[in-house]
Amino acid sequence: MDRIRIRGGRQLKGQIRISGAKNAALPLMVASLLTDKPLTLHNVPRLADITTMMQLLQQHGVEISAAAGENGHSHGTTLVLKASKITSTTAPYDIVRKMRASMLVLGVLLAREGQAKVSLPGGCAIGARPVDLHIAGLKAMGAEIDIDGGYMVARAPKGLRGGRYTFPKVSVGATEDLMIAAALARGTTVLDNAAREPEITNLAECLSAMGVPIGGIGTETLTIEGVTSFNAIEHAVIPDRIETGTYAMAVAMTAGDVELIGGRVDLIDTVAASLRAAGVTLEDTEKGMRVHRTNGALHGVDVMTEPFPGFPTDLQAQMMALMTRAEGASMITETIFESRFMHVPELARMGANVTIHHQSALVRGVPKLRGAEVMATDLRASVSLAIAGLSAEGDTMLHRVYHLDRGFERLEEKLSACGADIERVKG
Ligand SMILES: CC(=O)N[C@H]1[C@@H](OP(=O)(O)OP(=O)(O)OC[C@H]2O[C@@H](n3ccc(=O)[nH]c3=O)[C@H](O)[C@@H]2O)O[C@H](CO)[C@@H](O)[C@@H]1O
Ligand SMILES: C=C(OP(=O)(O)O)C(=O)O
Repeated sequence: MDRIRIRGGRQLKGQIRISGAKNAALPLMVASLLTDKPLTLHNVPRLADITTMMQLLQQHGVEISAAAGENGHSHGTTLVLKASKITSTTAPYDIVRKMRASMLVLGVLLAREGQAKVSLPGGCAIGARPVDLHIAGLKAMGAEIDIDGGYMVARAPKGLRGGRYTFPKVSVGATEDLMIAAALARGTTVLDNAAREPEITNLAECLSAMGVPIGGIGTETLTIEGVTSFNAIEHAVIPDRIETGTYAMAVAMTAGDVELIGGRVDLIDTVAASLRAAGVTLEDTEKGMRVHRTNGALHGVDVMTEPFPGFPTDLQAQMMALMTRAEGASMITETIFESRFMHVPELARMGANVTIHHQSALVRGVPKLRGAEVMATDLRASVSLAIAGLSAEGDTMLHRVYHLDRGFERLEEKLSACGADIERVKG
């Protein structure tokens, strides 16, 4: 298993290109299952999760061709996905267990083929992560769904019909699942208390370009009219706001000065406000945004994770790493996932002072961290340990970096180009 070694103490200086958003690219790829028309996606990041989604879609019958390199839209990969014929309506355990977003095929397979059998998902172990909202929403659209042998077995012999569903809790994945399914359902679907994350808007704009009338984009009520034919379109994946926030925190941690090319402050407004309160400067540039903390100490700030536009849970671990070096205390409250503090004992191995009280972690800043052997437990936790390692004295060895590879494209390359002493140890 690969590891990453970081020797801390170097300031980050230079430029980092922000990749396309993993969490936007995955549902966009699933939307290709709606039609036999090709869907061309630009700015797709090169990540393990994208490869997993390609494998899943290919076994459903989607033909995928990839063209690497720069093009008019972006610097990521361009994927052309064409689902001329669905060859299987089963999403097997071996693929779905690796990545939760795989279960997004449930609604669209059901809408297109009238049946689907999808393994209960895996993904990051950050909480119980039930699937009840996906199931209840699809049932409101006429589906019959049973759980059998670890699979969701779904039928809609007459196809799905439009319906009204009010999410009792905001769910990004369930909103995406129902939006894509609704595009092929008979009639109009209204989704209330829908998620408003930028990745949802990116998906809505793609569906709309494919010919699906969608109202309320960017609001908590989405109205989707089902259609029977779609346009072949090209669509660009938005820049990754989680990667943007992560590098902003890494720069702040090392008192560095970096331009995040393609990064958008408007996608991380709440995070930017917290970082500014902590003493970090963020400003728009022509090519993206600049982050620097050239003078002054970091101040402790309190954050609470919430659905968009609140502070994202996917940046909570990184913010905690940053706060371990702040002056004063910081209260970090996690409201989305009940087990998302697994980085705390690992940060403690590096000398961090963090006490957990139920949903909140009290971080008391320390004057220095010391490098240590640490274990990545999930995707965002793993990168928080890398951020801590960048400012620690001595060497940090990060184990289980396959978690990190799910969501951060060429992390070592991007950081070392800005002066970090970081390398991958193959093994
Ligand atoms: C691939 C992807 O985009 N993953 C993101 C997505 O995950 P994901 O879509 O899985 O997260 P959700 O927004 O669905 O989860 C939010 C909350 O709703 C709960 N829930 C969800 C579905 C359901 O049927 N029942 C239920 O109770 C979850 O356990 C959690 O407590 O949004 C999360 C919240 O921003 C992010 O951390 C993940 O990075
Ligand atoms: C939690 C994440 O991914 P997943 O939903 O696939 O577990 C993530 O992207 O941070």
